[in-house]
Amino acid sequence: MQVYSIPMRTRFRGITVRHGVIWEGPAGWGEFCPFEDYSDVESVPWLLCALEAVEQGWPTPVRTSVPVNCTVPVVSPERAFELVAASGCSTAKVKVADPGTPLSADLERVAAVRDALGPSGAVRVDANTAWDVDAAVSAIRALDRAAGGLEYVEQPCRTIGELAAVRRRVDVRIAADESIRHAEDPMKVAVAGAADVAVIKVAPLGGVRRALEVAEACGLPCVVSSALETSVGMAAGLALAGALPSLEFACGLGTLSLLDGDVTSGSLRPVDGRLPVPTKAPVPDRLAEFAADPGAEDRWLDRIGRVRRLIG
Ligand SMILES: O=C(O)CCC(=O)c1ccccc1C(=O)O
Ligand SMILES: [Mg+2]
Repeated sequence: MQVYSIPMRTRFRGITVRHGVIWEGPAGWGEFCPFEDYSDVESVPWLLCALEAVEQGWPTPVRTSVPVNCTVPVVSPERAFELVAASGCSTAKVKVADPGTPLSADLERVAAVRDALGPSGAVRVDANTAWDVDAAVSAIRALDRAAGGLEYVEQPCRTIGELAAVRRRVDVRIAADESIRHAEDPMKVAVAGAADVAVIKVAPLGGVRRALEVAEACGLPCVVSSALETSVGMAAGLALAGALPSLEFACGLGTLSLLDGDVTSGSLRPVDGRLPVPTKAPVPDRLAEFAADPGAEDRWLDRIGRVRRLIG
């Protein structure tokens, strides 16, 4: 087992360094990387996802590659243009409504992203629960205009009821993310009337098989997205995207470019906007370069022990 520590290129979700643990089992390599502020209970599905990868492996995929979006953090319009133009992706997801950032900056950023993609590209935005219903309605209308059309807006508000209220008042599709991954029972969340699209993430949902069940239960088209894993954890997300019976939208799995390095030399970075569906995780041959400080191992062993006891 080895702990890694990789700086982020741009601050994302308040994170400047990504930490996690990687180890190998009979079925291959797995990654456990719940965010630092996550409780032991909240980390249970993340451990189940890692255990699936190392002990069991993944179901047989139905496709060999998947389209991905380029993820645009809170950066200047010029930088956003460069990121999208260099990505090779025809879909971009733009972070908006970050605390302290005015709507005017978001409008300029989505306009720059549209310029970079051209008229045939797709622009989606993620507000990470930032708005109340009225703020969401007016922000979404303005962003839709500035972007020359939005594909969808991800989690504009916190609750399912608010998502439903926003959805009734705007023409843009609504995607549910936190409503699903933070749900007490993701199998039972009634997102169908509140959203048009479900964002599903393999680690917070407990692995490929559980996430496939959640996808089926929610009855919506799904977007498979990452939790900022290294290529080892990203392979599990790709296994999920590869195994979903239907895949209508580009996946949010293009996030390796947000990290300043990777644990494997065969990094899962998109080529021409697509990523391959692997049958197992790539071998992390560069773990030593990103080894965390010596004390980190004991802290992670402790955390894994506590989370494992919750699984029973
Ligand atoms: O969907 C993407 O393009 C990237 C993944 C992403 O945005 C994300 C990554 C880590 C934690 C939360 C989120 C999120 O979708 O809110
Ligand atoms: Mg999101």
